[in-house]
Amino acid sequence: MLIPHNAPLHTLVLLTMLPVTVLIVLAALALLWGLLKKIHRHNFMIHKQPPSPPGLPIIGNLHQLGALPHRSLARLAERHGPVMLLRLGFEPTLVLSSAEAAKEALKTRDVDYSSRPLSFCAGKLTYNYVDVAFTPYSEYWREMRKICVVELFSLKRVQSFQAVRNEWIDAFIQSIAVSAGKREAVDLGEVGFELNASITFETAFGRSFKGSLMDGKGFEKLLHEATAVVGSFAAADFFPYVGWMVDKLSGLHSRLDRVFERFDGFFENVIKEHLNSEKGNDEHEDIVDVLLRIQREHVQSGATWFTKNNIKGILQNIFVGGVDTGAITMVWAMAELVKNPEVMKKVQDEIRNWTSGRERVTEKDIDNLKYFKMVLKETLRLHPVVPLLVPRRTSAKTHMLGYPIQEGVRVFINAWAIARDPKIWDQPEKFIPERFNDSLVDYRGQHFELLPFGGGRRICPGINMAMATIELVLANMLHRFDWKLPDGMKAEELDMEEGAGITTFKKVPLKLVPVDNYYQS
Ligand code: HEM
Repeated sequence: MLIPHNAPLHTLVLLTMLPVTVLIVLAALALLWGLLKKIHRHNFMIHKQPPSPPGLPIIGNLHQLGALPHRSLARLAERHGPVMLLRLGFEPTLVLSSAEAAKEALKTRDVDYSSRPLSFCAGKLTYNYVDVAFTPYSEYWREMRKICVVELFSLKRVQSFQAVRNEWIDAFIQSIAVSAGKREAVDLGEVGFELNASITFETAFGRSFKGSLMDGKGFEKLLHEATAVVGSFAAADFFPYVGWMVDKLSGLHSRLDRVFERFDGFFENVIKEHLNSEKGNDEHEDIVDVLLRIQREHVQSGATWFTKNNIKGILQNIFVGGVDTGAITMVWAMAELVKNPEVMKKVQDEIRNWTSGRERVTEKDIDNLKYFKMVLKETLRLHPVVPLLVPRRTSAKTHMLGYPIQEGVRVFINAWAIARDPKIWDQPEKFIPERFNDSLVDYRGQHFELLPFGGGRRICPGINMAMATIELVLANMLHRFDWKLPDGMKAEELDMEEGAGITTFKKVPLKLVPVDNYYQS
């Protein structure tokens, strides 16, 4: 700057100080800006909603769910982030798609996220929520959950059914040996379903129900119909007052009534039969025996809340939650192994070396089969059967990664998206069991990047029951047989598409030709 030589002294002083003054003013402004920003961010986070993909009038984001909601929601999350607030009809719905968000819902704020939304179809099938899986979070749920954990699905109870598993799996392996003899392909979804249903029938109802009116294809159809109605997006759940009319016109009411009546008639018979037949002391307690004993104990202690409907509600949960899920997991494991022959060879070598010439794999063997366990983890990572878990509902005003969340919001935890998150998993789309080598990550709800059974206080209580069957049957299938694709089909041609619904079942049935390794060697 040019200063005139005759300028007064104070002007000179002012002008020389100008840069300092400017600096001070700038610093003060910067400070003020920072402060304002902080206050603004604070207010913003208090009132700010999570990002919401734009929706349509009335239906909101419902149309964006598509046939495979876990995939559509994962794509939306790529654009809008791991915490999204959608509107499904009139229902605000929070979608969580990162391990960090899942941890906040299932650990840090577990209580706030542990309720379930009411659902028209689930309500009807569970005798108005007197079950355990669909009932809202309450003292009642805690009591029912205790019964599940302590009595029905405890490790001791799972072990007590070991003979049942052995017997059915032996028969299953024999029937596959017959197909191997004829060199004919086996539909693994079909036989896997029959096996899981048979084991569940016997553990739940006892032997007397083999050959009952539920035996055979009738039961499979009924169960698939029950899963379909429970998983359907009933209009009544998203459009209060008018939705029920849409459901009535669409035929959902009559479908639901039919499913309910068939199951109810069946459960009535089972309970009556159990009440009429005295069991000897050395006879094995099945699940219905245990539930009837608990009911008697409750009555003796003066409690009246545990009624026949509670028993039917729990049985309903076991069938809808426990039969298809096991069969679907088996199919995906075999599909991935056939698609990845080097993994198939490695896991078969491990099993065959360990059993060294023995005819079958036992439950005791399984813990020693490290690579086999990794294969199962990798299967459950790529193919979590219930990809959005069972929907949750917030039971109080709460938070999610800094966003305030209202009470009564439906919550989907996208376990499928988290298990394929490239920020967590290297080459997430590939089937690489070795990724679990030297890793502590497992699927029991402590590691939020792998949640096929959910987590927190509503984690699946049937994990041990489910895995005992899945592990034993798969280990024996891999031990005894080699598996080939039919008609010269190549591994790359295997269709891995998922079918539409709440479970991620394989759309195209998996048909493989077994080659009997036992009689070859
Ligand atoms: C591969 C097999 C299975 C898978 C992948 C699976 C998965 C799940 C998932 C994701 C949930 C929701 C958890 C959450 O909200 O965090 C759940 C809940 C449940 N599962 Fe399973 N499940 C399987 C087998 C079974 C079996 C065999 C049974 C019973 C015999 C069973 C009984 C239940 C019950 C009762 C609930 C509700 C728990 C509650 O709300 O407190 N599941 N399961």
